[in-house]
Amino acid sequence: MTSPIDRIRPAATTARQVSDLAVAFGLTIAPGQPADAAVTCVASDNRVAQPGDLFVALPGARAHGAQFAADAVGRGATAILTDARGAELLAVGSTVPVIVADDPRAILGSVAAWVLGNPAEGLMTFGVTGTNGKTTTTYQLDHLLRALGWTGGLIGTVETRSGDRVIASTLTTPEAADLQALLAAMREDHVRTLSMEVSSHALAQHRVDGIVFGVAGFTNLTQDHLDFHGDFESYFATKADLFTPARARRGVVTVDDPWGERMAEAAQIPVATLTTLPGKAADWVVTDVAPHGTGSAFTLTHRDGRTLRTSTSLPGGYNVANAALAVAMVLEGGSDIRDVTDALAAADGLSATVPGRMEVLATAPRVVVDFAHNTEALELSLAALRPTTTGRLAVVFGATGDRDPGKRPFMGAAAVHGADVVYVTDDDPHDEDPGKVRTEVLAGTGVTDPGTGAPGSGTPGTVEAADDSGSRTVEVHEVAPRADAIRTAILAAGPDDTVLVAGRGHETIQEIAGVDHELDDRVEARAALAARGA
Ligand SMILES: CC(=O)N[C@H]1[C@@H](OP(=O)(O)OP(=O)(O)OC[C@H]2O[C@@H](n3ccc(=O)[nH]c3=O)[C@H](O)[C@@H]2O)O[C@H](CO)[C@@H](O)[C@@H]1O[C@H](C)C(=O)N[C@@H](C)C(=O)N[C@H](CCC(=O)O)C(=O)O
Ligand SMILES: Nc1ncnc2c1ncn2[C@@H]1O[C@H](COP(=O)(O)OP(=O)(O)OP(=O)(O)O)[C@@H](O)[C@H]1O
Repeated sequence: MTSPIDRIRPAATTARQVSDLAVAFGLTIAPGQPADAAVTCVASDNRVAQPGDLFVALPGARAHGAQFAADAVGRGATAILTDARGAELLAVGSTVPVIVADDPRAILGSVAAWVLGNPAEGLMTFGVTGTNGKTTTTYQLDHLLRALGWTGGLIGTVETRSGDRVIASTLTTPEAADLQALLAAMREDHVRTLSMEVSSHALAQHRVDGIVFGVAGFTNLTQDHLDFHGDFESYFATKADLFTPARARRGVVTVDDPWGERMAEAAQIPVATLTTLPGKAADWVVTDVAPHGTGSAFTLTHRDGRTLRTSTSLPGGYNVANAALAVAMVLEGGSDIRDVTDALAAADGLSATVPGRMEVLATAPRVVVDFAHNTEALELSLAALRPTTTGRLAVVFGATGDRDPGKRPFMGAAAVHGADVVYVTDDDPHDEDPGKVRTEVLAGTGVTDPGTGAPGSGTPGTVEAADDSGSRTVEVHEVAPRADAIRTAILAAGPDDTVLVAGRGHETIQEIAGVDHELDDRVEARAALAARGA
């Protein structure tokens, strides 16, 4: 997580009158303040407000934006949009027009799009949702679109790009005001295509209002974020909202899991289905998957006979699914299959490097940093690395504090199922006791007396795990803090071993009890590798 201070915004926009905005959205301007003003952009956080902005003061779980309105006005905001509570908080001394709406969050995306002249309309837009694979798929989409000769914009968990402008992302999907400002910047930067992650939080919070995606894509659905959505059905319903006419024109839905089947049935827009499962029927099918470099080659065929063969450089079957989804989305967007085939041939297939996603830092031992931070992703990452690990497969991971505690034991069980050596450590503890989180993860490993990872510290806790190839004895350690766990695992590994450092990927800040600490798994892993060399 990074602090919410950086955003890409347009340099020049056309001024719009607040009185016109009020008419367009049927809103009232509060009496007692100036009745009109010109606005050129929109901000919903005072820390990014600039001269000419409409400051939208939203009620939140931690604060009301109206508390920061005076500062936003001090920074040059020329009008405020808020709710009745916000208007009360502002009542004393606002020097700018105050527009009042029942639910400003619900109209923010449309208002911001109106102020900025509907910037999404000038872009070919691709939005990807699902529990896992959004970042990877959007990077492969962007890679392919660039190979086709378009200037691409990218929005997602890792980074945000408009032309040559690149910033680290704060959220997977930005707040509506930031998003529309970013799209307006893309218009200035002559960006033609947008590859974007659409999180379920964003759909629930109206962050993508003001965009109708040209093509929406669905990866998969597994347990995550139930602390926010309550239950699986509501999580599903939130994601399904992307496949409605208000949000997208057409879609591609991966139907490898039953939730994909349901998503395709629930879609209210034309969707093409996609599968990577052998023998399964779908509009787009993946066949003939074969090892290729560090990843896989595969054939993608439509039921109308269109077909192409290409490859992904990322390991694991699920990265074939991500790559195939990216290609199918571009084809469903109207690109000609011959152009796509040629572009992929020239671009070395779907070969975009995705920061912190199956990122290989060393080969002997092989050290891989991956963002897998839920049960399904952890299982799949380990399964993807198993066939090419000739020695032992070790995993370093933890579960996030204050988030979805139900998944912790399942993650512990998945680690024992997939690895030979398990190091349970901390992720982002937030305000929860890290030791308690580790204990809940360990409960799923079946080991109550874990080792400490230290040489000579006695017998580590072990447990028997069985799979198709027989039974294995799995070592389970509990090592904290996280940097120590990474170092311990890498120092203990043999040259034929693989160490998977899972859960944090590209992240550089670990939050413990409200304090941000610098922690980058890749930096820690490289330091341990250097210590090993020494
Ligand atoms: C549940 C949720 O998503 N909450 C988001 C929401 O919080 P909130 O409505 O409670 O806002 P608040 O912090 O009380 O602040 C109220 C208002 O005052 C403003 N404010 C606040 C403080 C300040 O100094 N100045 C200021 O202007 C805020 O911008 C906001 O408009 O609006 C805030 C401002 O944008 C977000 O920071 C916050 O994200 C929280 C931190 C978060 O962690 N969200 C995650 C869960 C999230 O959205 N994740 C998904 C990806 C999930 C995934 O697939 O992995 C994402 O799209 O990133
Ligand atoms: N198609 C997939 N199916 C299952 N797991 C996947 C898939 N693609 C990636 N993963 C796993 O999920 C992790 C996260 O991948 P990625 O960042 O692409 O997904 P995401 O949807 O953007 O995740 P998040 O919303 O949490 O940021 C990867 O590190 C990998 O372990």
